[in-house]
Amino acid sequence: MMRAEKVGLKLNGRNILRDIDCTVTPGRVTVVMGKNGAGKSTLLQIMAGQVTQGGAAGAVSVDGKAMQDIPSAELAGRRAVLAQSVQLGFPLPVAEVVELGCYARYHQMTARQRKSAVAQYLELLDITRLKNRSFPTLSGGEQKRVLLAKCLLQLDVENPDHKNNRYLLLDEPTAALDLEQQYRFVDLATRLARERGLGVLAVLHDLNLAARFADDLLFLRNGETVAAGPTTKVLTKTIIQETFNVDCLIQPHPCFNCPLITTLPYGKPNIAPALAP
Ligand SMILES: Nc1ncnc2c1ncn2[C@@H]1O[C@H](COP(=O)(O)OP(=O)(O)OP(=O)(O)O)[C@@H](O)[C@H]1O
Repeated sequence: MMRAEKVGLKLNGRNILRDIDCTVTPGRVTVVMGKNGAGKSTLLQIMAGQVTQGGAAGAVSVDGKAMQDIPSAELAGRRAVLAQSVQLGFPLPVAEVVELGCYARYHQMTARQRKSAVAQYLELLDITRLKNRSFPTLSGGEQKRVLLAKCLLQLDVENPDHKNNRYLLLDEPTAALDLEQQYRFVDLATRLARERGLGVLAVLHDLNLAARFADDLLFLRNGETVAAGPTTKVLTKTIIQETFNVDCLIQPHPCFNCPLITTLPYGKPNIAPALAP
């Protein structure tokens, strides 16, 4: 289990994040939600071990071990992070971007093994056709898939013989994706959790994607926890109102075994009476 306990961050006297507990469990998908500026990315960065400046509080552990005590090469094999945006300063081909996922194990792998691993993960993400393209020339959605391939290679998810749990941290993974790719991406992350036992933590903005795929939810507002727990318990009208300041209607989804949420911004009363909350 990856666990953040009472984590916080204070910058220039302002609490960006305060007293947050967050758990990522192998085999489960945890989704963090909240308005812009709520502190979601900051939490993800803290859980990734990427916040090292003063002002940080609390503790993060990975399977009972304090994160700061885990050597960086080992940590790279245990958790991978898909950042919200990535700027590559030089035009690396896609295959080389994916190969960066081997970095922590570079000298344990032959060039042939690295090449074969890159081919395997390009195939898993269905992007083999992009392998010789220059990364900066790809669309935002294509770049996201390349970077996910790199993360999955870093975690070596196709290898079933791992003794350690592995965690995938995704910051707004669906932001640049079209509708089909959003569902495919989240579906893949969920399958990786179910079938390979990965612990997945994802920041999402779409309530219905979260309702469908999240096992657990953490709602943040102004750097503080509004609610946390299993999706079936915390995905309520009151908590959505408190987090996003919008009214909503929650109904059984007509196609899937999950709720369907229709958000109703305040001040827009033109709702059919039958649907009025
Ligand atoms: N280095 C920094 N210096 C000052 N303020 C910062 C810094 N990094 C983040 N913040 C502030 O912390 C708050 C939380 O930022 P964060 O990126 O975690 O929000 P978020 O919930 O991920 O938002 P979004 O949905 O817009 O991505 C914001 O108000 C942001 O301006």
